[in-house]
Amino acid sequence: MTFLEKILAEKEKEVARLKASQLRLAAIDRKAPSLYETFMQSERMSIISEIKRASPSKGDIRTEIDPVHQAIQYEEAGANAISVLTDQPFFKGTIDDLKAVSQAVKLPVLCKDFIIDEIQIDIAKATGASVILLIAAALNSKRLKQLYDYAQSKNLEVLLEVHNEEELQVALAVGANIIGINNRNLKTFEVDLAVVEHLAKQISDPNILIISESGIRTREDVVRVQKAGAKGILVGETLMRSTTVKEAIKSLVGETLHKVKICGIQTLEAAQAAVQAGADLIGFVFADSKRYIEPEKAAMISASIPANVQKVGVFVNEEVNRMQAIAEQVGLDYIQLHGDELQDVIDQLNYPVIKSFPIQTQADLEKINQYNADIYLLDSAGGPYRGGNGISINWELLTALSTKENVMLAGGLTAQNVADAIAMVKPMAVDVSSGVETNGEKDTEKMMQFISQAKQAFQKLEESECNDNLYTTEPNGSLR
Ligand SMILES: O=C(O)c1ccccc1N[C@@H]1O[C@H](COP(=O)(O)O)[C@@H](O)[C@H]1O
Repeated sequence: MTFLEKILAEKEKEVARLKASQLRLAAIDRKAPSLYETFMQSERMSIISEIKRASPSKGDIRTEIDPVHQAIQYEEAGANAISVLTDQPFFKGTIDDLKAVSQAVKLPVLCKDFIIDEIQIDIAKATGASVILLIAAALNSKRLKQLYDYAQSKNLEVLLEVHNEEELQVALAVGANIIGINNRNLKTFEVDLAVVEHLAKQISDPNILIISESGIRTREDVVRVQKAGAKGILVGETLMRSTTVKEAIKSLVGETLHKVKICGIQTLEAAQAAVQAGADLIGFVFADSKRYIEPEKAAMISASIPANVQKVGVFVNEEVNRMQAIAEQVGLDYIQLHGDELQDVIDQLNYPVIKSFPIQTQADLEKINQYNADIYLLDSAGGPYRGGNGISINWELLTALSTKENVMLAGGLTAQNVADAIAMVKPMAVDVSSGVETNGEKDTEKMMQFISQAKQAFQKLEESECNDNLYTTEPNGSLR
């Protein structure tokens, strides 16, 4: 008997029990966005993040997990749908997991089970699922079509899963608009991403949404299945084992948490060159500096910058009303306070705040604890201006920081030293002004080199963090 046959034999018994129990279903009134529409419209890879306590191939993964907590983490991290395994005997899931999750999140929720009967579809619907899984390998084509139509009549979307050419032909004949290509063979549990590469080529209709399922662990895997034609991925084990779900999801979908800011922009050409080079944030200095820019000019430049590049206004001990007025005029996303401002200034501002801290000693680092800002910017002390002096901090001091989550590192960074700085300090972002200039003007080549070096170093950091979190040791010393 194959694993699939064993599972299906159990499902027959389960369905018989359900029918005998004459259970009465009180449906949950839950409205979720369409999985098909959201995935098709998204410009980046979409992700269905799965709640999977255990599996027949891997045994226990995280049986003690609180599914609601996990689902909320997925949602907050940017997942596009949540899958909940409801099979009990082989995956240690329950229908109550699905019910609890669908009440806790706004995303589409997939009932992941081995569905062989309408009664399971009724239960999925009643417990809040908006999508069900139908597995071509588990049903003959006639039954597959009946269950597909039944699910649609209940306003459920269907993820129709295939693993080989024959199953794909059946899925196409059924008229499935969401096809899941499972890289795992359900009879042998062998996993191979070549499966999606092979089958996706045979789906010529651009209106069919292809989801790649199983065996996706790294960003490289995601790039590979995306090239094959997948617009979505379904990931369970990798996320269940991760201790930093947010980083894991962002890294898989290619949305880096790490950012590069180019500060002291004074011309339209420099702004456009920074954007072209891949800057995530650009800064305008409205303080005493050789890089001062008139708000009117900054507003003109800002209007030409794409919305995904955030605009920062740098101020030193400025009046709150003036900062707010300039922020509005220029269309700023952040106000950077680079002087002696106290928390009350941050509290009065209606904009997210980057608060800078000049760091010379360990004691300077502790001042951060007196503030509540959106981002903590660590810069060097000394020099003619309050910032932008091209002087580096002693990075060794910063390794003692308790959190790196919203820390931006600045001070004397250049294309030559930024990779070392990132590896040592592990900040969330880096900020540069002098290091990308020649004769006091922004230098396109230097900006390109700086951003490229910083992004490569951040990528390395993300990969090593992902691996650290995946392969943490169990209490008995073995690797998970
Ligand atoms: O860049 C400026 O001229 C400036 C002036 C006053 C306050 C802050 C300023 N810039 C900030 O300084 C650091 C980095 O500078 P550098 O790379 O060492 O030149 C950065 O946080 C800028 O935002």
